[in-house]
Amino acid sequence: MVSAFVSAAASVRFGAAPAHGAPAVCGQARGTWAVGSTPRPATLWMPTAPSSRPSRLSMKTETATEWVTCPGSELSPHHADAKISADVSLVMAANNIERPMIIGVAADSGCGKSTFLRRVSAIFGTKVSQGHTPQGDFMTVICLDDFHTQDRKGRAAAKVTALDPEANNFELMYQMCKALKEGKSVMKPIYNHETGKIDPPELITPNHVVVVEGLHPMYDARMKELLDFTVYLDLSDEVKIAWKIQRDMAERGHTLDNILASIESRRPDFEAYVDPQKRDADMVMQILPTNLIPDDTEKKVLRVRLLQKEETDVDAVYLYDEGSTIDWVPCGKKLTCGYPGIKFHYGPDNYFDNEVSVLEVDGSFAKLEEMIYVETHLNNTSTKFYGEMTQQLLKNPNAPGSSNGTGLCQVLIALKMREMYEKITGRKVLPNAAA
Ligand SMILES: Nc1ncnc2c1ncn2[C@@H]1O[C@H](COP(=O)(O)OP(=O)(O)OP(=O)(O)O)[C@@H](O)[C@H]1O
Ligand SMILES: O=C(CO)[C@H](O)[C@H](O)COP(=O)(O)O
Repeated sequence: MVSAFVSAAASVRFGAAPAHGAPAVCGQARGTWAVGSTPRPATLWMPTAPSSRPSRLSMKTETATEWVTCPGSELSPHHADAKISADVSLVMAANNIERPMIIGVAADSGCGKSTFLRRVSAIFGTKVSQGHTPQGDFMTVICLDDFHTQDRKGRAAAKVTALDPEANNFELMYQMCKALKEGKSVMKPIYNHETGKIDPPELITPNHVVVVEGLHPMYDARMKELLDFTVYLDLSDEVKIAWKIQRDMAERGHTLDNILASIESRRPDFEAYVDPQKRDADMVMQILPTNLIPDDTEKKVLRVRLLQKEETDVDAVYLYDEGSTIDWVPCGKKLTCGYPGIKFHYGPDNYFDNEVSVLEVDGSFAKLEEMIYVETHLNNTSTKFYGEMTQQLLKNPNAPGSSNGTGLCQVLIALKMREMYEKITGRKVLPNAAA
C-alpha cells in the first residue's frame, strides 16, 4: 500500500536504535520529519523539540494537588496509601494532553509483553524515565503486577498464585485507570519483583497513551470497558516453555525442572483467569511452532497468526485481496529464504463468537531489508509512508522476533494502535516520531 504520506523527498533523522534489553519504553529523542510537499492535516500534532517541551519528570505541579483516598485502597493493607488527585492534573495542559488513550496488553509471564512494547514505544516515540514505571513523554507503561494484594510470602501462606483474581485488587486497578483516563494523577502501589514485597506508592501522571500490561487487563468487566484497544499475546505451550527456558535459565539462574514445575503449577489458574481474555481482545497474536518442519523439536522457527477482530474501529491488515483466502509462498528472487522457507496465509475466520481476519506468517526472513517486498503486498497497514513497516523492523534488527512473523505482527499491531490514537483524539502523530 502506498499511503498518502509518501514522499520520496521525505527526510527522516534516525535516532540510534534502542538496544535490545533496554527498558520497555525506549528513550529516543524525537527528530524532525520533513514531509516535502505532503499536505499536513490541519490538526497535526507536532511534538516540539525535546528541549523546549516541559519534561514530565521535572513537573513539580503535582505537589499542588489535593489527594484523596482511592476507592479500593481499603481492600488490602498494602494499598492503604493509594491515592488519586481530586482534580484534573496540571500535567494535562502542560503537556498538551487532550484525552489519554488506555491500551491493554495481556499475556502470561514471559510471553513477550516487554519486547512487544518496545516496538510500540518506537512507533509512538517517547523518552524514557528512570523508575519503576516507564513514564515517557508520550507513553506510560503500567505493569498490573503492581495491583497484587499480597506480597510473595502472603500469597505462599494463603496458597494462591498471582494469577488468581483473589490475589489482585481489581477495584483499585479500575479506579486508578479510570482516574488516569479522566486526566487525574494517581499514587499507585509498586510490586517489587526483586524482594517480593509491596513498596510505597509512586506518582503516575496522565499521558497521551497509557498501556496497562500484565496478567489481567481485561479480566474485570469495568476495566475491559475502559480500554480503548486490547491485545492478547497467545503463546503455545511449546513456545512458552522454549522462551522461558531461554530467559529464566540463562538470565535468572533457574533450573529446567524448576521452570517446568512453575509452568505446571500455574496452568490451572492461567487457564481459568488469564487465557479467556483472548476471546475479547481486538487483536490476538498467536505464536506457534512451525508447520514447515515436520516434528520440529527446536521450536526456533515460528508460525505467527495475527487475529484481527472485524468489529473494531481500525481496518484489518490484508494480503492482496480483502476477504479472500490466500496462501502465498514468496520465496525466490525477491525474498531470500533459507531453510525451511517462508509461507503466508490470509483469510477470514471465526474466533469464539467473533469474525476475524487472519494473517499468518510461518518461517523466517533471511534479509530484513527485503521486507519491503512483503510490505508492498500488504494493505491497510496504517503506515504513513511507503516502507514505514520495514523501516520500523530495520530500526531494531536484533530485537527478538525481528526476522520472523512476531516482529512483523508486533509492528502491524503498533501501527494499528497509532491509528486508533489518531481516531480517538483527532490528532496526528508524526510518522517516525521516535527517530
Ligand atoms: N518474538 C520473540 N522471539 C523470540 N524470543 C522472544 C520474543 N519475544 C520475547 N522473547 C523472549 O522471551 C523472553 C520473555 O520476553 P519478555 O520479557 O518480553 O516477556 P514479558 O511478558 O514481558 O515477561 P514478564 O511478564 O515475565 O516480565 C525474553 O527472553 C525475550 O527475549
Ligand atoms: O506472573 C507474574 C507476572 O509477572 C509473576 O509471577 C507475579 O507477578 C509474581 O511475581 P514474583 O514471582 O516475582 O513474586
